[in-house]
Amino acid sequence: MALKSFIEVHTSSHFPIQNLPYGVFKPEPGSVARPGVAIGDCVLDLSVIAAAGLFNGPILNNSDCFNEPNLNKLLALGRPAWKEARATLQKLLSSTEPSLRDNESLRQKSLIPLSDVEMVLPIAIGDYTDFFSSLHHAKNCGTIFRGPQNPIPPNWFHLPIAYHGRASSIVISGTDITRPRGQGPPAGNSPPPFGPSVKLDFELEMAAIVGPGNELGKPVDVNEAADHIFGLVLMNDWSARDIQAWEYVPLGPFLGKSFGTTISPWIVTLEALEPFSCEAPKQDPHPLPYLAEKISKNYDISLEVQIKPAGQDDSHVVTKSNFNNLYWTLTQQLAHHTINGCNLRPGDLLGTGTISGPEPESYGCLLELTWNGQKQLSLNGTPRKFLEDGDEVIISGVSKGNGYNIGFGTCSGKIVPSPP
Ligand SMILES: O=C(O)/C=C/C(=O)CC(=O)CC(=O)O
Ligand SMILES: [Ca+2]
Ligand SMILES: [Mg+2]
Repeated sequence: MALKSFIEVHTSSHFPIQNLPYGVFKPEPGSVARPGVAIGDCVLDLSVIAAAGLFNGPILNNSDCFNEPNLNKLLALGRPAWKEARATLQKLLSSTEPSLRDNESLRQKSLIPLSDVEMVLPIAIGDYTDFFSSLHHAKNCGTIFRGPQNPIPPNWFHLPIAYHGRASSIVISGTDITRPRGQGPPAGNSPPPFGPSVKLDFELEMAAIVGPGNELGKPVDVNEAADHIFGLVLMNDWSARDIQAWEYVPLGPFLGKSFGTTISPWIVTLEALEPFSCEAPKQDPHPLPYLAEKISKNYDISLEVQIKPAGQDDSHVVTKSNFNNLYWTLTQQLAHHTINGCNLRPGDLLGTGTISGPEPESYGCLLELTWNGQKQLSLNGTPRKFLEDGDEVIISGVSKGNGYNIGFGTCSGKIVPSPP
């Protein structure tokens, strides 16, 4: 029989007992942030569960990792601790286990409606790297920026390309994004134009949260890389295409992407996603031995982006894609990141890159969807080439199982005008 919680969870919920994603929340404004897991329409306060002595397994018994304002301590403990925490929480929340179900005062203290809490960044992010791992995205961007002859750079099929992003401007879903100002490409011999970006874009991405990480000088083997990934979040790598196009030669993206990156509040663990794992695309040419993995895994996660223009009540779907469109796997990305000896640390964030599918309806950013503004989208009659002030971009992600969902909730942000 399927695992069931004593808490009522609607079949359409993203957060059944099979999921139990981790986040960090404040029960009320001004209170101390603490870790929780989402269950149905509630969050279970893990600091309360720990204080009640209910994390009683050999690793987490007496651990203070749930009395922290972020999940970094839990991440550092590694997969054995994560498995123990999941087993403890699934048992505690199950319909057949009385210890929380029948303890009214503990239930009162530990279970809080999601609508009452404020979610904050679940991790302290030391470093953020963003990959470029969808073949369709790489092909489309290359065609737009460099023409159709050789859209994909020759290195692309041999290594997962990435750039170092900016950790300081990563924000939690719901945070407004200020339209960046900057230089754009000059027309002819004129000086570069300066002002609010006129090509502001979203990028549909997911990101991996790094667990224990590695010592400087000691690369992670690709076949052990999964033990360094705690879970995944949704991510929007906001991009100013005009700033980017002018600045990115030859060192890559800088101010065109560092003004804000939004992540969703709930980290869905690889354990919860395991039933949705699928074979990654066949790689041709065969990757070098350090990137050749015994099991090459993707996940079947349906992704969708909606835009809600200012003053409108409804949002409009602009694209539908799937995580399984990635060519380079999460584990190859992580192994490649460390192959030169670079150390990853608990809480580092590894973006997948824009997740575009093969069909025009599955492209992961407006640059591709409107072909750099040559076409426009219709948001139920409202035209869009790039984002306008007041637009809210809402990413959602879900894996649909037999009678239950493993969902990510949403990752949203609204564009507010540049400063005068
Ligand atoms: O192929 C190019 O020259 C440019 C590629 C991009 O602009 C893609 C991009 O924005 C990188 C990213 O996914 O963040
Ligand atoms: Ca990106
Ligand atoms: Mg960004």
